[in-house]
Amino acid sequence: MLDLKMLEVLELRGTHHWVPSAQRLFGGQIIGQALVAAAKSVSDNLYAHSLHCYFVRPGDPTVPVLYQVDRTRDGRSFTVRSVKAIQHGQPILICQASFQVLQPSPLQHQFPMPVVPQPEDLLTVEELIQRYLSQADLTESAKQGLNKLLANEVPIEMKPVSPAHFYRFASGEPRRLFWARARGYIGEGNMKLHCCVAAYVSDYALLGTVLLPYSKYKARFIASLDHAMWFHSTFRSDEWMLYECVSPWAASSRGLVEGRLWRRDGVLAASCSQEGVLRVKPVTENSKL
Ligand SMILES: CC(C)(COP(=O)(O)OP(=O)(O)OC[C@H]1O[C@@H](n2cnc3c(N)ncnc32)[C@H](O)[C@@H]1OP(=O)(O)O)[C@@H](O)C(=O)NCCC(=O)NCCSC(=O)CCC(=O)O
Repeated sequence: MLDLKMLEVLELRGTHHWVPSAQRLFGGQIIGQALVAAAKSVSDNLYAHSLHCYFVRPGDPTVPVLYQVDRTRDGRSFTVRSVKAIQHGQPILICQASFQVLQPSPLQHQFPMPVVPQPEDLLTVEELIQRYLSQADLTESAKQGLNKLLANEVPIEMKPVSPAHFYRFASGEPRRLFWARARGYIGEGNMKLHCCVAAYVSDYALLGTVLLPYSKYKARFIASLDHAMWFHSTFRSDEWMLYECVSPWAASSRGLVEGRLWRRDGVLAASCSQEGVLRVKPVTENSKL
């Protein structure tokens, strides 16, 4: 999915392999591909350290996305690229990404990683859904919802730390924790690619954190408006990382979310922030989903 076709020196084309049920392109895919496009135009000794994006139009799953890269600045330490993702002649995402030469420093600190069960002690999303499906008292619409989730072949493996909370069976604090890794093997050595995959993963289930205190409401319209991300250390996106998502604020049909991706040895790998639009309606039926 992140293997873009080079059309010209600064023009690349991306295609889609997984489209969410909302039938608009997954934001994480567009961010990940935009970062791939930017990264291809910088030298090998530069590492992505941040990106800032606006989603300005919904992505159309029926056509590919064209990525146009502008070499905004090449500096001694920092290099900036601007990327426009285009469909039907109009931008769907605008993104700035910045890269840095590795520079050691005595200034080093980070928050401690939350204490949670290890991935080996938790069930995957698929195992959880199978378990819920085997419950006798499920309504027909709950069954349909679960089967739809099961058929949803997301290229990310996930293990929720608190499944009832993850699936919004009850209201709770706006905080979601799950282990995540890319499906398949990527291997060591390509840090640029691991950052692009982490950018993809970072948009998954992030904005839904806003809804966690409101189990009496369901989303009528939900879309991310912007996304910023900072990369802090080396990591493997095909190995389990803990994704901690927190929403400190919601009002005016918008919600703010902050995400932290932790390596399982406790090192903070990446952070992100996103604002999204969320329009809701009351849950009317007795379904748990
Ligand atoms: C956010 C928007 C829609 C901009 O909002 P606007 O309201 O300005 O756009 P619009 O085209 O005028 O309206 C869009 C739809 O919202 C309705 N609408 C607008 N204002 C409204 C209001 N105040 N109350 C009720 N409905 C309203 C319109 O009628 C229209 O519905 P109708 O369509 O029925 O006519 C746009 O910038 C956009 O689509 N950006 C891309 C967002 C995106 O694709 N993000 C990444 C994927 S989201 C993602 O990946 C998150 C993953 C996750 O789900 O967690």
